[in-house]
Amino acid sequence: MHPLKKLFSYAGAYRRDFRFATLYSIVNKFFDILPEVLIGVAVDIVVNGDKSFLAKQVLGGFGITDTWHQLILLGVLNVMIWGGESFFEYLLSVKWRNLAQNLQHDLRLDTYRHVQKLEMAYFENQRTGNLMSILNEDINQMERFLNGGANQIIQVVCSSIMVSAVFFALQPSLALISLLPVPAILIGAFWFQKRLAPRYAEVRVAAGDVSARLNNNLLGLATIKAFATEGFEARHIEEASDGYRKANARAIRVSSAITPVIRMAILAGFTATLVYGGWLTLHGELAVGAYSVLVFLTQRLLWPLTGLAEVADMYQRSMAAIDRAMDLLNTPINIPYEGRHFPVEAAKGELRFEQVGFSYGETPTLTEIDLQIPAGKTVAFVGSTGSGKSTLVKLLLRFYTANAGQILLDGQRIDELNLQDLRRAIGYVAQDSFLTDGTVADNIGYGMDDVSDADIAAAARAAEATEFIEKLPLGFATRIGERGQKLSGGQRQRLALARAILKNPPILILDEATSAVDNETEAAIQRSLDVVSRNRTTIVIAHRLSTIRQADCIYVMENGRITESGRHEALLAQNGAYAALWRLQTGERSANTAIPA
Ligand SMILES: Nc1ncnc2c1ncn2[C@@H]1O[C@H](COP(=O)(O)OP(=O)(O)OP(=O)(O)O)[C@@H](O)[C@H]1O
Repeated sequence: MHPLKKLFSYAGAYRRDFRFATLYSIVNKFFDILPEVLIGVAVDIVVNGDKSFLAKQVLGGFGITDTWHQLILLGVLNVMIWGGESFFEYLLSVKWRNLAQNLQHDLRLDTYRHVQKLEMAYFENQRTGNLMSILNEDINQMERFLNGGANQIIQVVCSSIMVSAVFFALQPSLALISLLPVPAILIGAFWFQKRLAPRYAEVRVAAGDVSARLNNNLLGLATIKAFATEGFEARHIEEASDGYRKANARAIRVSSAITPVIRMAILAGFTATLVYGGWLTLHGELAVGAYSVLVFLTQRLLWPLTGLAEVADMYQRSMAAIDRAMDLLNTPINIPYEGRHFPVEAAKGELRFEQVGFSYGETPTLTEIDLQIPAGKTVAFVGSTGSGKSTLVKLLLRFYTANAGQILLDGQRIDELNLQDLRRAIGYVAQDSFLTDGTVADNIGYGMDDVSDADIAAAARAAEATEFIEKLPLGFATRIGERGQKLSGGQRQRLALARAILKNPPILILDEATSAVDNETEAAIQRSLDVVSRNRTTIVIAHRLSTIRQADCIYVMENGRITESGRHEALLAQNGAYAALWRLQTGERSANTAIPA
């Protein structure tokens, strides 16, 4: 589908505004052309006196024979025409510009809402900076086009039609001659446009590249500095920026040629009117007034066509951008949000994994996972890095869909539930939780409308976060910086936990990032786990085994399979991988047991 068509079908709600804006553009153009006609009338008055057009009563003449009265009427008409032109200029400007703003606002919001609903797998193959450039720059291009370009196109078409009508009424043969270049101009404009489209598409892709690079580098500044790779990264940006410059240069080569080529065609038409019209006037076949009108009108007809070059350019640039925005908006959502309502208040939190299998690509990440987690119990997953522990909980959150088997929550298949209902039932503390650029309190009460300070403080207490929060300069009101970068990794984790506790979900998932915690933190984790796991199903992905000693069941994972399971003591007695890992962490080494990473 053509981007303009996509835009029109998208902008259905604004059809009325489009119609009014178009009407204002047409009326404005009509008033804009009339002064040239008045020049002809003025010449007619002074040359023909009481036999002028205004003196006649035929063909809409006014029958005013007194030349002084004719001039006064001319003056009045002139004021009315200019007044009308200015008034409609104002109306069209307000209408088109507001339309641009409204449409841009809607498109940005809709596209953002849509992007939020796309599944995680989509983002793995996308660069955030590129998405940013679509959501921001590309959507802004639409404003530029609707602000000026749309009105310009309508007015060029209108003036061509109106001026041609006057021409044909006054002198058909001259009209034909002066209009001869118009088809050539239009064909030329289309020819150029076709060549411009792919070039501007390349420009947008290159703009996305620059944005992606910048975004990537700004996020990785600490690493760039630590590795002293400022020069290396500046060269990356230089390459991307150079790509953008070159893509633009290719577009500029074509777009700059349009105006001169169109001008040459206009020149031919204008010269023809001057010479042939003059010859007709000299031979008495064309009135002096009509000749002067035609000369002016030729300019009025043909000159705006040079604007066509500018419009064609702007149009192509905008279409390339709108196309990208529309494509993003039309990207299918592969994990649908719709499903059976699952009220969180009624959720118990009983979980079952039945023969679940999953792979991100070719190799299986999880194989034949069978689990039953009774409501309210605490279970832990341990195992070497990359064994599939986080993937398991991501399937539960439906970030991905299992390739085999099924997952049930309170006996209901999770892929049949409303996605947000399911996720509302789960509190998820990820390894790298997202913190916003707000205060500590904002982050704990994230996404909740009416939450009291007391509730926030209680959640912080349960997460063992109160101590460090109180040491911050403004306590709960301290701003923590983008992504919480003014806090330590452990502190961020505590805040994320407090946030999950405040949500009070029937299921809580804690994905521990590391086993590298000091004894004090370890004790704090243990204490908060005791508190937060009460009355809810709790899943802990643990690296530090001592923190999950009390779990109702511990699952050991290896290569996407569960290899051992049971309570801590039972697993130690088995003397398998868990026992080996335990000995490693508690300092008891054994030479003949396999030690997981
Ligand atoms: N988005 C992804 N695309 C492709 N492969 C992935 C993706 N996420 C994880 N993997 C791979 O899947 C495997 C399991 O990863 P997962 O994050 O579940 O491991 P984990 O047991 O939680 O590890 P860790 O203890 O280090 O957090 C790894 O080999 C990893 O490389």
